[in-house]
Amino acid sequence: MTGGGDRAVMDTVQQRLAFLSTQPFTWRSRPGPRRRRRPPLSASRATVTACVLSPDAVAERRVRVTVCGGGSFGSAMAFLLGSNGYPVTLLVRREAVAECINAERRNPRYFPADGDIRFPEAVRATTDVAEALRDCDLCVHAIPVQSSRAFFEQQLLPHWRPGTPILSTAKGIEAGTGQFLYEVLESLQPSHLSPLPTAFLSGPSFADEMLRQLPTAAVVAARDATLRRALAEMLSSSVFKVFRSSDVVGVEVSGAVKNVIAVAAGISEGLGLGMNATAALVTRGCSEMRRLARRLGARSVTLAGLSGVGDTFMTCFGAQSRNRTFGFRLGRGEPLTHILETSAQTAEGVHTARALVRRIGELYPGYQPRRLEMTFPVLLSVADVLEGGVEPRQRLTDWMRMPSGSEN
Ligand SMILES: NC(=O)c1ccc[n+]([C@@H]2O[C@H](COP(=O)([O-])OP(=O)(O)OC[C@H]3O[C@@H](n4cnc5c(N)ncnc54)[C@H](O)[C@@H]3O)[C@@H](O)[C@H]2O)c1
Ligand SMILES: O=P(O)(O)OC[C@H](O)CO
Repeated sequence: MTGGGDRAVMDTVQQRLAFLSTQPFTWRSRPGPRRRRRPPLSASRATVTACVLSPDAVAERRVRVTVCGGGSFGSAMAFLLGSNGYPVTLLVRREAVAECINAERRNPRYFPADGDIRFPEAVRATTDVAEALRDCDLCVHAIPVQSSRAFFEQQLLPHWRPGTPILSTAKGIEAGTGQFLYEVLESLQPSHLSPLPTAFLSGPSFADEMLRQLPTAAVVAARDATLRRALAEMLSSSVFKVFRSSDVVGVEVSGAVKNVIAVAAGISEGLGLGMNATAALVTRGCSEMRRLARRLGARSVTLAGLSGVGDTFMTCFGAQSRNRTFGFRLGRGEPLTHILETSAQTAEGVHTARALVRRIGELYPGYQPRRLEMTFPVLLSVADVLEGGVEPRQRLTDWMRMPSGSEN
């Protein structure tokens, strides 16, 4: 900027900034047409309970946390909450893993062998579910979706103290019922006890990067405002930024569906179709995610947020994603059974893709199969490929030939 006019503009800007910096900041909502907010469909059915995590207990680090599931994300959650000063019990399945965590302060399977990452002293491990849940004030659930119902029914609920909040981190749909995890939890509401206070954590958060304390942002969703505020405070740190949301449906549906889109992205890359094709599939996959989630009552803003496009971008383009890697191997021509046999960790998108077929069918009862295929081409194609009925390249060719109308 060298001209006199530009300098005058700069002076005005500087004066304005100087003026603003002397003014106290107050938020005023702009007058405008009143918007009617549509509540998530199932919100009306949900029972909101008082939060038992008191601000004092949170601030004084007196909340005793039990993390259920000693896999990669359970370990990352125990590490995060332990580093934030909360006493954490990590429930694992194998005695040898518990012993190693207690003796060496590392999870032998999920911590890099050559690294110096160690659990803080506040974390201890056990295989005894009764012991793990005895004095628990907050239960963090980090067990894959397909094992969750059995875990809740057979292990957690018999030892659960009424009122103890459950923070779920699992992302997917239960294959047998077509239910998202928030619906599984709703269906388990124990009638003889007080209702389960539930919350859900989602967003672009590779466990490995959290263990290495790389900056991460996520969203915690709960219908109870006090609960989500308490959880956000407990989880927040200088490397973990937590946003809050009341849109449980949006956070849960997007967290599950993004895994299926990541399988599609992996297939595209495995086939060597190039970035144009992959970006197109991911973008259209996001449209389908939005369509489905809105149908279930989610808010669009959630789908554009961390649990929606944020996690979708990371999982579709991050090389370490298990869902993307699964798709990549499929695209390279490896047989499905071989990939399943040799995958050590959970790729939730595989079961979720199949469960989505059923769920989409239920949500659009009047639609003929062809119309459904036109409405959800990416999501249904992944399921078709996983069922083995169609070659991935053929499916893409079919999609390219489909009529394309307005972009929505
Ligand atoms: N890994 C990540 O980066 C990440 C990030 C965010 C969310 N998640 C979600 O967290 C969930 C767990 O994923 P993960 O990455 O930890 O998977 P993982 O495969 O690394 O570990 C799963 C763990 O669950 C345990 N488990 C399975 N069934 C069990 C049962 N019935 N009882 C007790 N323990 C059982 C296994 O022993 C294993 O330790 C998934 O839904 C995933 O989508 C993962
Ligand atoms: O490795 P993935 O594909 O299971 O993705 C992990 C997390 O969901 C990313 O937020």
